[in-house]
Amino acid sequence: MEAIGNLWSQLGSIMASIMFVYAIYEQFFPPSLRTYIRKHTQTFTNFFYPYIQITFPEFSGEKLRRSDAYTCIQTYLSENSSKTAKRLKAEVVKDSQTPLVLSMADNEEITDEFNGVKVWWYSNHTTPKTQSFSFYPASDEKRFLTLTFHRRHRDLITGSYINHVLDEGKAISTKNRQLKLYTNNPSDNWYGYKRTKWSHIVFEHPARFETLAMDPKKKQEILNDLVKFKKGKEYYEKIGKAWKRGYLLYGPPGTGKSTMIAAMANFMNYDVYDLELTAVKENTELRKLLIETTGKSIIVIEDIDCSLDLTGQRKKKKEKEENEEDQKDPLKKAKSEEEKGSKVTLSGLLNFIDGIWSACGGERIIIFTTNFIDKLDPALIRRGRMDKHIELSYCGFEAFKVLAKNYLDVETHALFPVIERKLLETDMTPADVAENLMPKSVDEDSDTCLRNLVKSLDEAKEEAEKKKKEAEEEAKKKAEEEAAAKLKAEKEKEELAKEKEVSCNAKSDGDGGVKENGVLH
Ligand SMILES: Nc1ncnc2c1ncn2[C@@H]1O[C@H](COP(=O)(O)OP(=O)(O)OP(=O)(O)O)[C@@H](O)[C@H]1O
Ligand SMILES: [Mg+2]
Repeated sequence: MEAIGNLWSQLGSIMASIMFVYAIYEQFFPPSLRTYIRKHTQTFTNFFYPYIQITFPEFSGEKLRRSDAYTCIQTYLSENSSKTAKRLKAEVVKDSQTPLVLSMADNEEITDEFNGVKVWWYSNHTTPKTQSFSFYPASDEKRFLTLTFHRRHRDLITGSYINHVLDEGKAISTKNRQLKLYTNNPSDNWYGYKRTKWSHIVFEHPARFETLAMDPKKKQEILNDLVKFKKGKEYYEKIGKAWKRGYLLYGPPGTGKSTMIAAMANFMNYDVYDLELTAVKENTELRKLLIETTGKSIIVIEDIDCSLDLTGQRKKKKEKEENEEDQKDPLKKAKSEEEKGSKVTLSGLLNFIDGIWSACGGERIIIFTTNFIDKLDPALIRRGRMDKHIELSYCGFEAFKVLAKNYLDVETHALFPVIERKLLETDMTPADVAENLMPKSVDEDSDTCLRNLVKSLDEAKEEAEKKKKEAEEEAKKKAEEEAAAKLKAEKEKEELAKEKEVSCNAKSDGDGGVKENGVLH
């Protein structure tokens, strides 16, 4: 006990001596001399101190923007520090899936290892000396992170480790961020206070590839394609192509085109830009909109055939003739003027897809959807522009099994073979199958739902047969009418020919008379 008392008193006197010496040093040494001494002390310590320190300030640059490197490192360390650090700081972060993010508190140190080399990260802040006393934290507090490592690992740390930390940090924040769904504002709203070209909401669509009903082989092929694209940065650089990929989704309504886009966004962790072409007035606006999109995103143009007349040159001539006629009718003229609101052209859209500036930023997927692939201009959907054409079609048995698992949690059932046969005979969209499989009341179990589906399939088949019959009858009637009309026309032609012959004969008889007369005369 006495020994500890002695130790404390010794420590006290040492501290007092240090303070005394420091006070004398501050008082009697001029600033220039102090700087000189500090510089040489630094050189001296550097000689014996084998560690290097790198500092990453929170704010940097002329405009004091929050440094991206600081944010990335902080995110990287958050993953590690929340396991090893003892004092943590909790922050609510906007646009993150986990709203509460833990990072290491000020003056906390953690160690990290890279290729067997140990490094230390230290979080710190400096507070500028102010004369006034305040209860509130100083607003111009400067935070920074310091990385310390042995000088013999200098190349490894500066060459690889820091890049590794930045990449990892970026990947973690991408993984944790909340996806956004952007829609373009009409250009009249682009100017003025806080008006922007795109408005966004949080994208929270539950669609996943696992729940998407389609042929498993086709699904796997799409997944492989997406994974290859995601990891393709170097590959695209190597082949000299912009890092983007175009998909054309086509098929009848209710076959899952929009659902697939949502599943793709969730799988890739990309934002979605839903581009409404009818709200874009001209090509330059389209370009501006594209430039504002960010990387890691899917740009979608739904129902491309309806958005604009994109059939291009081939229809232009016919259109011109029609327009000339329309100009004569004042009502039609007004309507066509109104329709002229959007002047985005096919060539503008093609530039949007593969013009040189479409490459800015990279890592973008462009998706067009349509119900009628035949209506589109081949130039628009040729490979290279739309790299992959994906057909979403009527529900097959494999797709049905996915829906049955999703909606009813049923993997096998006595009705499955019946449904398999009926699906082959009838065209039913996955949307209709899904609707039948969804229990409509608490009393409905999987048996009832599957029976409902069988009934609907029968009805759909009957309906299709009825329609087919009607169409056949219609065609038959039309053919008969055509045949009758043809017969009538032929008869009329024959009669006309006969009449002509008769009149010719009569004429020749008449002529003979004249001749006769002539001869007689
Ligand atoms: N392949 C599918 N897998 C799972 N659910 C599907 C599938 N197809 C359709 N559905 C269901 O049907 C609904 C409508 O589908 P979706 O909107 O994706 O169709 P679409 O092909 O985009 O139709 P449209 O051409 O009319 O835009 C979805 O909400 C979804 O629940
Ligand atoms: Mg759709």
